[in-house]
Amino acid sequence: MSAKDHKDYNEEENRLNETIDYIKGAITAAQLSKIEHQGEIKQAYIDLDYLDSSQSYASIMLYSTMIDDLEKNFDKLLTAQKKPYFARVDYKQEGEGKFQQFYIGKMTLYDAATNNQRIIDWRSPFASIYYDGRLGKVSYEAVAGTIKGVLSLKRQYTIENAKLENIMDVDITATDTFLQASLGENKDNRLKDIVATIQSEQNAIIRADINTPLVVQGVAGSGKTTIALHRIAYLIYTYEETFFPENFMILAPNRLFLNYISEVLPELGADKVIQTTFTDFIFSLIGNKYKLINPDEKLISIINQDVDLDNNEQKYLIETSAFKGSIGFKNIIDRYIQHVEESFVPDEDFVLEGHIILDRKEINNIFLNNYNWLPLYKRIEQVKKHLANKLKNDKSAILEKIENTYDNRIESIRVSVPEGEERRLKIVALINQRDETLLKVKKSSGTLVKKYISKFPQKDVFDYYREFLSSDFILQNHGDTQIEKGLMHYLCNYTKQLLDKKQLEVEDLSILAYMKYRILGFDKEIDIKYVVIDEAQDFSHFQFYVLKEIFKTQQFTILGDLSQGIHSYRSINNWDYVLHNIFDANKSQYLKLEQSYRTTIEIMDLANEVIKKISNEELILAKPVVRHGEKPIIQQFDSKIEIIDSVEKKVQGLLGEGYQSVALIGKTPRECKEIFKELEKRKKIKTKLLEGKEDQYDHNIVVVPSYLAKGLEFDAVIIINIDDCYKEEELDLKLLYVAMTRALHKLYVFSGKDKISFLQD
Ligand SMILES: Nc1ncnc2c1ncn2[C@@H]1O[C@H](COP(=O)(O)OP(=O)(O)OP(=O)(O)O)[C@@H](O)[C@H]1O
Repeated sequence: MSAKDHKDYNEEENRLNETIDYIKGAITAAQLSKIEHQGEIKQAYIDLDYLDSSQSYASIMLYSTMIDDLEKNFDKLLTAQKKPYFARVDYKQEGEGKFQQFYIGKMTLYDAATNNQRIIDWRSPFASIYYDGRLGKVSYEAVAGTIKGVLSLKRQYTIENAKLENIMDVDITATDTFLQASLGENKDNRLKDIVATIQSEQNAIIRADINTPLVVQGVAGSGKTTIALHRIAYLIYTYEETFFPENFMILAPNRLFLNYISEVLPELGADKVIQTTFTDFIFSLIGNKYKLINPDEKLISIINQDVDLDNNEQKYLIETSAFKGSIGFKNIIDRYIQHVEESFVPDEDFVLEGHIILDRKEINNIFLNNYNWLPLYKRIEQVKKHLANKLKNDKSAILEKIENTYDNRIESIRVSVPEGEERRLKIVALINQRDETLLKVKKSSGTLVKKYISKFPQKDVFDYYREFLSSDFILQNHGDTQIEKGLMHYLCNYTKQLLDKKQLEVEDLSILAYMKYRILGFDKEIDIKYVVIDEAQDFSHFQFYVLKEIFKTQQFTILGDLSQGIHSYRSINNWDYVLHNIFDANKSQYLKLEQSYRTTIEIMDLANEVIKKISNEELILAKPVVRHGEKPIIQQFDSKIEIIDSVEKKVQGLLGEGYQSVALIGKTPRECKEIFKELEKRKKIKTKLLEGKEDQYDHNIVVVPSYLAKGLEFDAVIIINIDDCYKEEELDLKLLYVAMTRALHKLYVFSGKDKISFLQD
């Protein structure tokens, strides 16, 4: 149905045009006002009186702030003139006479003449009734408490380039045709905002209490990434008095993924949020002296089955990763740091020419007790102040004491030695000696503190890590953790060998960040107050812990899907420990998203069959929204040539049908390289091979290994399996699940004979 067929089309079109005219007027006014304010800033600079500049300076600041505000709203107005709103609700508050119309968009816009809101921001408390409410009685939470009312109309619009394309009324049965239409669209290689179609269960996450750590287990395609970004936009809007956008950090798995989500935050007006990866963030803290070895290397060798888990040494390789990411390991580090702390103060008193100013015990006491909340190195500065003060206080007394001692000695010579040359010489010698001693004391007191402080350790965090790994300490202090000695030996030697080559693996990053935080402290203050972690199933306990410590906050939103936990050899297997042991168990909140929006019923059904083969109660099956599509096509071929021929034909067909993005997903990088090379040679379709090092991707057809496709989505997916079989084992099943759930509309599995035999069932 086109918009024109709707009974209220004329009324709605008029309202739209009126709003657009109003926005255009506001844009012109903003432009004029900017010119005017710029003139005023210029004048203020001319008037700047350097002797009494406070007045002009205040003017400059005032007009600059105004320009900032104008610019902030100006961009929003420019966007809004093409699409001012996306929905309308007709609502009557309990006790009020008549229904009023409210239009919901991406900004708040007041009508200057009536002082009514022409557009209401989707993040406002009121807008919740659009997302949560059905026709009839509704309520929403406002600052003043729960507000009740009645909703008589919920209407959605498609507006493209200021033209009203479609109007849809959501009826009581609430079959959301608007959502269906949005999910049915073809997508390029960027994630989009969903402000118009946020679902109630998603709205609950977006608006969840800011103060509680929130863990969201969401099935593949349930909108976790999208919601994470919308939540940040919501928090920035709601808490603009308390937080700057720069106080928010979103941690994504890799730079490619950051590029994939890069358009959403600016669309939501939250572009200043810090967007980074765990790896990049930690390197910004510990410096770039060491290089990270490819974080996927171990996973690849496990996938490739290069690792023989019956072989003790190779088993240790995997167990090392798991242990390094555990709180048990952190506890051993804590004991090591305690040992460093206890022997940190130099093993000598603070002495001025034989006079003890502070003995070591006292200094140690100050170091251990007065400043125990500071990292060890940051305490040195404080100890230094204590030494300098005490020295300043004691110095004159020492000088006086020296003078007195000599005066007494001189006096006793005067009394005991008869007057004459001998007495004179003795006294002169003593006076010289006294003056020399006084001079020496004065001189050495000038450098005494510096000298003492220079005896404190001066190492970097890598020195400490190496020392920790070399200490008998690590082998003897397992404490509560029951770890085999053999594994500990392996872990230490393996890590030391990496350090010798100036290399680190991703598991080392939490350890180094933690040691730096506890021992050396950071160079600059970190002002992150809210953290959002996406793809959090790949994090270890230690990673969560270290972030919580460094940021000194419990304000986290953690989103992930255990079914996609392909790094589970080094990361979490359930959320319980995170909820109860890493964060405050009484505060933390756990929410589930079971509805999947990305893919069709047919594709999701098949993917669910795959994940069901893993016996783990924690794995939740996805419920696809009602959107049907073609059944996935599973085909086996006799040769590689046949597979590649079919891939080429299929991709050409898909592009011809108007699909914009296609992923050719191989199991391993090795397989992907082979597919890519073959396709390159034939030159029929242009593809891009994704290897994990890219900062961005802008190709529509990509060849990508299964583990790297995580988080991304494509109109169509062709899973290609030439070499490495998918076995009916947990990791392979998860990889296959990830690959399958990347498809929005179409899924094909092209494999050699008996490569993924269990799919035939
Ligand atoms: N309420 C919604 N309205 C419209 N589209 C939605 C909605 N929720 C999610 N989607 C769409 O579903 C797709 C999947 O979303 P997203 O990538 O955020 O999910 P995810 O849970 O992070 O997935 P995965 O874990 O599989 O990577 C995206 O195309 C997103 O736009």
